[in-house]
Amino acid sequence: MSLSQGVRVKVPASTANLGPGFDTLGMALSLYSWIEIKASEQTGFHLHGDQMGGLPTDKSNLIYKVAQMVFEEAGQSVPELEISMYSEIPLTRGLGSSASAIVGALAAANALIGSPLPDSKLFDMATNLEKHPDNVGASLFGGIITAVWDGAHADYMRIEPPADLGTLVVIPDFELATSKAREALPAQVSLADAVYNISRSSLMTAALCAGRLDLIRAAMQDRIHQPYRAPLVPGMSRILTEAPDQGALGIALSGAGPTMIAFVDRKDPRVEGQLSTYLMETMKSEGISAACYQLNPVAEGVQLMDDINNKSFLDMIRGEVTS
Ligand SMILES: Nc1ncnc2c1ncn2[C@@H]1O[C@H](COP(=O)(O)OP(=O)(O)OP(=O)(O)O)[C@@H](O)[C@H]1O
Ligand SMILES: N[C@@H](CCO)C(=O)O
Repeated sequence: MSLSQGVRVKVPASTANLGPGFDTLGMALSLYSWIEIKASEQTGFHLHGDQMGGLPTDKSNLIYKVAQMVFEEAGQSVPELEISMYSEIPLTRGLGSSASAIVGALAAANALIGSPLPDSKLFDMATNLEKHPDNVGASLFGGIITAVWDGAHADYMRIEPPADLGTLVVIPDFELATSKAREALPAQVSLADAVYNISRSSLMTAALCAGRLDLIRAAMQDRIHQPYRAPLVPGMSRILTEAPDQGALGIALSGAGPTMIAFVDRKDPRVEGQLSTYLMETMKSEGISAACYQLNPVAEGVQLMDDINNKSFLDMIRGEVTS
C-alpha cells in the first residue's frame, strides 16, 4: 500500500445502551461515514455532507489526531495527511458520530501503514478515547456488542443481529452533547436500581442471542440513566411509556440522546405507519421538529474499501450513500 495512494474506509453509526446496558451494549446501524486518508506534503481536509459543518479543518481535527496516535503506537511517522470525509451520521444526536470518526480514523491510519495493529489494540485505543466500549465496539466489529472495560483493555462478545430485528429512530432537531447528558447522571445508584438494570441487560443480551424478540419489551427498561436524562429531551418519558403499544418491541434513548430508538419487528406493518406517525406527532406536540428513519442493524463493522484507484472519493461515495 503506497502512503500517497491512500486508503478509504466505510464505518457504520451505532446505538449504545439498548436501554439497560449503560456503557456496555452497542449495535451497528445502517447509516455511514466514509473516510479517506493519504500521506501528503501538507495537511488538508475535505469535509463533505450536511453533517460536517463546524468541524475543525486543522490538526486539531479528531481524525487527524487519532491517525497520529496510530502512527505513534506503531512507531511510524506520517506527519502530514490529506483527509477526506463524508458522513450521513448526525453529530451529537446519540448515533455514535464521535465513535464512528474514531474507529474510521484508527482503521484507516492502521491500513495506511500496512495494518501493524490488531483489532483488539484498535478497540482498546478507541475505548480509551471514548471512555466506554459500546459505540466504538459496534462501529469496529459490527452487529451487537457486549463489552467490558477495565480502564486499559476491553473484552467483548459479538452477537449476530436477529434477522427480523429492525429499528425506527426519531432524531430531534437539536444537539445534545454526550458530556452534557452524562453530567445529568447521579454519582451513585441504589442496589435496587442496579439489580433492575443488571437483570434486564442480561435478559436483553440473551434474548438477542436467541432471537427472542418477544422478550425485548420486558428487557428494554432502564433506571440508571434514562430517568435522569428525560428532562433534557421533551416528550421522552411519554414516548418510552407509550411506544410499545404503538408497534415498538421496545424503545430507549439512543446512546446519550436526544435520538430515541424503537426496536421493531421488520415484518410488523405498524412500523411505517402507526409507530412513525405516533413518534413524529408526539415530538410535534412538544414543539420539537424531528426526523424519523427506519435503520437496520448491520453485521459488518468498519470496512476497508477496495479498488479505490478507479474512482474519486466523492464518485465512490455517491454510489453508496443510503440516506
Ligand atoms: N468526523 C468528525 N471529525 C471530527 N470530530 C468529530 C467527527 N464526528 C464527531 N466529532 C466530534 O464528536 C462530537 C460528538 O460526539 P458526542 O459523543 O457528543 O455525540 P455522538 O457521538 O454523536 O452521540 P453518542 O455518543 O451519544 O452516540 C462532535 O461535536 C465533534 O466534536
Ligand atoms: N453509553 C454512553 C453512550 C454515549 O456515548 C452514554 O450513554 O453516555
